[in-house]
Amino acid sequence: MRRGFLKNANTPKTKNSEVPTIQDSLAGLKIAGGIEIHGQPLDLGDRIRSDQAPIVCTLPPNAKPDEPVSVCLIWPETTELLQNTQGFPQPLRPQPNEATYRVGESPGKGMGLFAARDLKQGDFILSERALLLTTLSLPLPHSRFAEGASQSDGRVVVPATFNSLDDFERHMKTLVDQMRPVNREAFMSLTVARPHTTDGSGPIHGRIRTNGCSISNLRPGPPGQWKGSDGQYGAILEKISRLNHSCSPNTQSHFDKASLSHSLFAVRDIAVGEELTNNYTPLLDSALQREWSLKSYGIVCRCEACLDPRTSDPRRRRLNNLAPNPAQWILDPRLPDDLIVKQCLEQILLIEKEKLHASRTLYMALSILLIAHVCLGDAKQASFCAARLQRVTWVPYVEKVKLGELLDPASPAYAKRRLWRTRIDRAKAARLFDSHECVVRAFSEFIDPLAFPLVEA
Ligand SMILES: C[S@@+](CC[C@H](N)C(=O)[O-])C[C@H]1O[C@@H](n2cnc3c(N)ncnc32)[C@H](O)[C@@H]1O
Repeated sequence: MRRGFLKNANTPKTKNSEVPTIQDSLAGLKIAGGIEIHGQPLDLGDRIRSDQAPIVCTLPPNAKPDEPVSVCLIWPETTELLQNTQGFPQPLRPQPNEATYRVGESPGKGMGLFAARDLKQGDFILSERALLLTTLSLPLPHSRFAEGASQSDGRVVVPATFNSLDDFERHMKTLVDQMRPVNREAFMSLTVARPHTTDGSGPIHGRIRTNGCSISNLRPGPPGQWKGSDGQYGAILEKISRLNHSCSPNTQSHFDKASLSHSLFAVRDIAVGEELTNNYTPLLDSALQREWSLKSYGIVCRCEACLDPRTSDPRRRRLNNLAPNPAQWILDPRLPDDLIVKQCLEQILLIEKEKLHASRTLYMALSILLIAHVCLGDAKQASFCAARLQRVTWVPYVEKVKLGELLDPASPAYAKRRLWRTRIDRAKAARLFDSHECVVRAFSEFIDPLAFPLVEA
């Protein structure tokens, strides 16, 4: 999970003229699966047509009184997206039988979460629905909002004429008022940290800024319709929002649309008592870039990587630059046979050294390493990769690829995969693959197609 929205007073900044319209094509869309979502359009006066305004609703629809719910502010297109999500609304994933975490004080960081027992890489820690799930952009009355704010010494300076923070606070209060009393109490007991106590944010908006986790897979409408942070969503959660930041985090969460919930996983082995952490900044950024973005949370990070950037920065840079291209390698016999294996092993080594298991690079490196061993006809090494990939439970793609049958190196499943021995059997490669795209399509036997853009040339 990455934080990093509503960091400063520059957001939200949707202008009236930029407010997206509901596409005509969506107007008569049928609900394929789930239950219909009902809600009240947010009252934004004459800023937007009421059928285009974001909707205030409690989700999932038809929740039982004892079922966790989220108060939401979502664009109409997101309503369609959810209703058309297979399985929506699915129940919350049951919590682990044995306690996995406890809330406690973390010296110098306020409250935090700690491991209540030894956790293994891939262990499921908890799942929860957000107390509040909200769009991060609203059509605002003053289109010059963004230009009006400026920053000095990392502190947001808000001009006297600037009234949009009040506006956002007022609308967010509408949502908080709709929470169940127990959820409202949990929300209001979350921390508001500097600089959100001093930048003009109200008590609700301040809590959203300090505790919000961005959600990337709810963006409504076709790609490109929404720019920058417009169309992005944020979630404020009772437990996951208590996670403090580390540049080498030991947990990762993902948001599942069907159950409308976040699930948290251990990305490496964690000893009982160790603090659970996640990242608020991109992990492969330099220490200087991370220092800058963490300022917006009032954080001066003292992790190993920040204290020793001369060792850490080159490793993270190398990890970012190493981009194994298995499709090109399969097609070009002039490239060394061990090229991809070497590159992936180097990535994995750097990940171990920097403790960057939460980075998606681990998933990509293991998947590409598996593909390379299959292409080389090495089922033994491929089966080790499949076993390691199975523990990368925090990447939702992993569930979608059939790895189980690859755990046994003697499995006949290997010979059935199109890529089997294609690096050494050139005649087979020539017969099956006449283009880069054709090879990439065959990767779907090992990597979810949604991850493909990362491995294309
Ligand atoms: C989402 S809250 C995390 C939970 C919070 N510590 C609490 O008491 O509820 C984010 C805030 O926690 C503090 N924090 C998080 N990570 C930190 C770190 N690595 N070092 C210092 N403070 C940190 C900062 O005040 C930050 O704005």
